[in-house]
Amino acid sequence: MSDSRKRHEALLYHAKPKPGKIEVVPTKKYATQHDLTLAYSPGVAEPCLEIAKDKNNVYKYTSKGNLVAVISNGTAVLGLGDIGPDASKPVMEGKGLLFKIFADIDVFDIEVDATDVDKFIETVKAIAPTFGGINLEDIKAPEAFEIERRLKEELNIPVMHDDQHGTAIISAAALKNAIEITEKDITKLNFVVNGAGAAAISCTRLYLELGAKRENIVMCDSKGVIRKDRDNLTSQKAEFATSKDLHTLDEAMQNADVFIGLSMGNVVTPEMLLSMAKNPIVFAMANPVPEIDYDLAIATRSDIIMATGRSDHPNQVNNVLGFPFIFRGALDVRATKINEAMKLAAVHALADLAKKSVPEQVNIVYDEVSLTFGKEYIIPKPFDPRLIYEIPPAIAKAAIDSGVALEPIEDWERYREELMERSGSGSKEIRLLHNRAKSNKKRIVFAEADHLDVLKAAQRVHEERLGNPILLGRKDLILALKAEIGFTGDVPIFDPKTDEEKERRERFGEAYWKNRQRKGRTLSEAKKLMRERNYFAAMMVNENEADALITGYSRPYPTVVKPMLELIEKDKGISRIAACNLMLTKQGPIFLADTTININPSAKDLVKITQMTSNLAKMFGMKPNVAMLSFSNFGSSNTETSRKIREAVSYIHRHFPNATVDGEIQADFALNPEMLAKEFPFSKLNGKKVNVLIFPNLESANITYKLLKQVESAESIGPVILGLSKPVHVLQLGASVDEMVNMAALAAVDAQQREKNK
Ligand SMILES: NC(=O)C1=CN([C@@H]2O[C@H](COP(=O)(O)OP(=O)(O)OC[C@H]3O[C@@H](n4cnc5c(N)ncnc54)[C@H](OP(=O)(O)O)[C@@H]3O)[C@@H](O)[C@H]2O)C=CC1
Ligand SMILES: CC(=O)C(=O)O
Ligand SMILES: [Mg+2]
Repeated sequence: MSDSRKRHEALLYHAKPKPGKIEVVPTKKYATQHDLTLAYSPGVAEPCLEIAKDKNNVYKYTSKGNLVAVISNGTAVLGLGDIGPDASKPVMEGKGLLFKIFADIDVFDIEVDATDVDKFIETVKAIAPTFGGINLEDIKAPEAFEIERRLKEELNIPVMHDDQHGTAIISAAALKNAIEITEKDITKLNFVVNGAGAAAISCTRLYLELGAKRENIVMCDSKGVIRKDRDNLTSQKAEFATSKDLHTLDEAMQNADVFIGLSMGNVVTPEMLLSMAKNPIVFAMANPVPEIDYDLAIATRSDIIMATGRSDHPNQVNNVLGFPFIFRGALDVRATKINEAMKLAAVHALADLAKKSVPEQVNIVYDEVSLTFGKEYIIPKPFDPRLIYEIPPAIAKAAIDSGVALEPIEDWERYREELMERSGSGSKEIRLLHNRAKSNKKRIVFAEADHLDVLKAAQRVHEERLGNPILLGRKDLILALKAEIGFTGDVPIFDPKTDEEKERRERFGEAYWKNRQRKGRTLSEAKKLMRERNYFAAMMVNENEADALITGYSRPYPTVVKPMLELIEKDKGISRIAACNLMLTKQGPIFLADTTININPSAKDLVKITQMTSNLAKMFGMKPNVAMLSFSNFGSSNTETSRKIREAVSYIHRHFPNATVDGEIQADFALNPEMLAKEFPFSKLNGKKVNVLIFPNLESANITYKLLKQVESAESIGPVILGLSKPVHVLQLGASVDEMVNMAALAAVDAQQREKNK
């Protein structure tokens, strides 16, 4: 895209449809007169009086605890310089947006017309009661240092100058990892820091804490190298003044191992890069234009580890990875400060996260096949959903341990759950499922492990400890793919076609033949069939060499279900299997059946489907409330389908009077308790939240589940096969990595449940 086009697009984005990027949204009901008597006068007086009695109550009755002020005077806006408070507002609104989307923190952006240090401090102090935390932004050095120091001293809420400490934390985490990749020793590295402002000084101080040596650092400002013999140095610049006989950036760069740019755009040349030591680390962090263009740097040196502050290149070293999560952790324990211990905890948590395998959704957002720790991935990506539950706990813990937390966390598991919920990071049901899978790890065969996405799913199952994967497929291919995606776990790999597996094929073949010899299979045919991965995998489960099976990614559903039915017995009392999808909707989880197997189930089939689906809901820890759906309500029409549903309902009412099942009923009545109570107060579903929907036929069930997936973007687990005697689960063709991981967790829990019921 041309520069003028980019400019136009950026302006349009900010102007339309509404000017700006954030707004205030009420969080309480305001629909009726009664609501307003609570929200405003007279009801509002009650919390006022409670707070007047005890100031701490402000956290209980107002949004203070989750509200951060992003405050600037516009004196160092990005690398644009002193452009004033009005012109800084888009950046401050942007920070507000990032606080909200990444950490669910609300922000008022405040642009202050005050360059005088005292006036600025007084302003911030005067408005501080509104906020749970203060994020100072884009205030130039040296004023920024005093402003932050005094506000920290004088306020009892966390105050952080983002450009100093946010940047320091992120760049220190990236630096730690880059150094690890180059296998160098931080104590011996020569640093050039270009810029001696708020960001540069604080970053360099933190690198010292990581082990960098002051004598190995050369810092430059707009006048060149900061030498001890220079006049009028600020105390911060004097901290890093060198006695080396160096004058220019050009000279300083010779043989440097690390370049840290926190100055302005395009001040580093390719020649300077070429003069650096082997495997140089270059963080050109000026925004929006880095000290040297990313592509130019990469083209100049192939041995470079290169990072910028921008999102359009690998290795974005930008404080966006820090401030949302640092404040989240600090607010959640009501920390009075953001101290060194909290900062270091954040550095290590961020650096460690970059080494863990990356969730598929991050690969998708960044259009990558597989992000793995290395030169082009030294630091997590801002859209990594794990940041919200990995970083704030580390910060909260450090705050507690260092004695600055007024409300320490006691239940860490619950805290992580809350963090996940804030970000909408997976639903509660999925997390519950994953936790249960972890509690008793099962052996899960992935029958198509030589497909990249299947292998990625197996990797997550292994690394998130959801189960012990067994990989089936071409060994050489699996090993190559494993190396590509950084799947280093030592997991068993079987290729059913090779001589290595002859013994198993023979054994499985015989066992299979014993069951099928009177159904037209010969022994040699049976043994030959075991070369086929789905037969081999199913027999592993039958012969107790695995606990559960996941397959179906690469082949159409019916062609995989068929052999499964041939190989795996049905559950006792089941004549037909069925399938169910768990949809994670905005209204909560809902089980839908039968979504993929029985085209036109009879009344008897519907009874069985209802029972099997109810059992699945119980496996998820839910009490099933079942609506048997139709276009008709309790006898309002008399077609063949509505009669069939009535017959099924009546059978269930007679034989299972305690089950919460009713129908036939239309979907809107089933899902709207008020409508149901008004029209059909006699229904067993009255006062219940319906969470199981049984459909009259495959068409209606299948259409509904696919519509919900597409239109509502509802996450789905399934189709889950119901009625087999083993935890064997067939995926939809081309299922996503997340869907496979969830299915594997479900298969594991299914296996646990069967073990318990034995
Ligand atoms: N990637 C990230 O997350 C972040 C990036 N930054 C970037 O860092 C830069 C500085 O920000 P900040 O510290 O807040 O601002 P400050 O105004 O506090 O500091 C700017 C510093 O840059 C120096 N400088 C200006 N021009 C040059 C030059 N040609 N060569 C060497 N040094 C120069 C100034 O020198 P002097 O002291 O002589 O005036 C000053 O020391 C900006 O580009 C900003 O976008 C900042 C925070 C976060
Ligand atoms: C990223 C940031 O805060 C800056 O460039 O100022
Ligand atoms: Mg900034």
